[in-house]
Amino acid sequence: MLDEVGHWLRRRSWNAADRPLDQLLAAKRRTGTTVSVVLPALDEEETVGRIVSVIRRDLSALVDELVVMDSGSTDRTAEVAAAAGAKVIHRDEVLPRLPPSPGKGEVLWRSLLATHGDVVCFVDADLREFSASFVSGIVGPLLTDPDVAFVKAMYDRPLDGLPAGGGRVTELVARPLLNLHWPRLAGVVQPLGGEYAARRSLLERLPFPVGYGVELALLIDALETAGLDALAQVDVGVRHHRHQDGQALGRMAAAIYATAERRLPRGSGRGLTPLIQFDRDASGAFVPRDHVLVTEERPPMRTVPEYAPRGTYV
Ligand SMILES: O=c1ccn([C@@H]2O[C@H](COP(=O)(O)OP(=O)(O)O[C@H]3O[C@H](CO)[C@@H](O)[C@H](O)[C@H]3O)[C@@H](O)[C@H]2O)c(=O)[nH]1
Ligand SMILES: O=C(O)[C@H](O)COP(=O)(O)O
Repeated sequence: MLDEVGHWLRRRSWNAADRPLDQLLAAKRRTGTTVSVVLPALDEEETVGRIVSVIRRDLSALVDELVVMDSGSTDRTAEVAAAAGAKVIHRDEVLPRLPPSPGKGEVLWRSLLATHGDVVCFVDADLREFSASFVSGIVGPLLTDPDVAFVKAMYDRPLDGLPAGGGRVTELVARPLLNLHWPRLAGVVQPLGGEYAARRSLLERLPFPVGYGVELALLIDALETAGLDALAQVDVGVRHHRHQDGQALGRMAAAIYATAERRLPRGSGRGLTPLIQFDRDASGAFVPRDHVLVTEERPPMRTVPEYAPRGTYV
């Protein structure tokens, strides 16, 4: 692991419990910072209502604006979200001169025009067993620490009975890509997670891929724009969400790979780095574990002197 990553993990990884709500409210009053929460939603009628209700019930003093960005739902997402107390904005209503592209990144991008908070907090609308600490945990450092500009949530992701088996695209595509090409981001536990908060002053300067590449892009571009010390992560426990099938995840993986590829010329990859994965230790904290990646390649056998006596094969 890069020394810089170890240093960052010690300085910029927190737990949601580190900043109680009254401390956040005091910081919000002192600094006058306003907070917008945005839920991108495509056919999430089953889950969006409860998420909105919990935020309204537990965080009414922290959250100034709660918006569900409807990404073209054909179910009752908009009605359910509005009934629970969110402001619902359809993607077609924002910037009507520009027909919207399909995809999650598109509605996140449009949400910057539709909202006004100094801090913008994105939360997926398909979360189950949602708790308010998903929002307060990641908004917290932005209220209390002026040097922090971008905060990701980190959590366990249960899958098929495995307590932390989820995040398949994260583990198979995003983490290896980041370790190889942006090793300064190797300490981020959940690089693709949909729960993150950032200062508007940063987000408004970054490009947004319209699809599922948006999280990887924002992370890489935030690093390049604001520097590693402006990034942070907060442990909010366990995340339950709707799991997509293998083919859908294949399309997501392709979008993420394409997003990385566009940025590769700017990547600071060193070609051979350890892969850092995360486990929880006995105290419950996330700990990084280095795994050596053997990426060496053997030359074509016909170039090996010991092989030469074989002569030529046709
Ligand atoms: O065209 C779309 C697709 C999705 N969504 C919403 O975006 C959120 C996340 O989408 P989902 O399909 O549940 O993504 P995951 O399979 O959970 O993918 C993970 O990885 C993605 C790629 O980084 C991230 O965008 C997700 O937040 C993250 O949870 C949900 O509220 C969706 O309703 C839209 O608004 N529009
Ligand atoms: O973030 C990811 O890696 C993908 O959304 C897949 O998540 P899952 O394995 O938890 O379904």
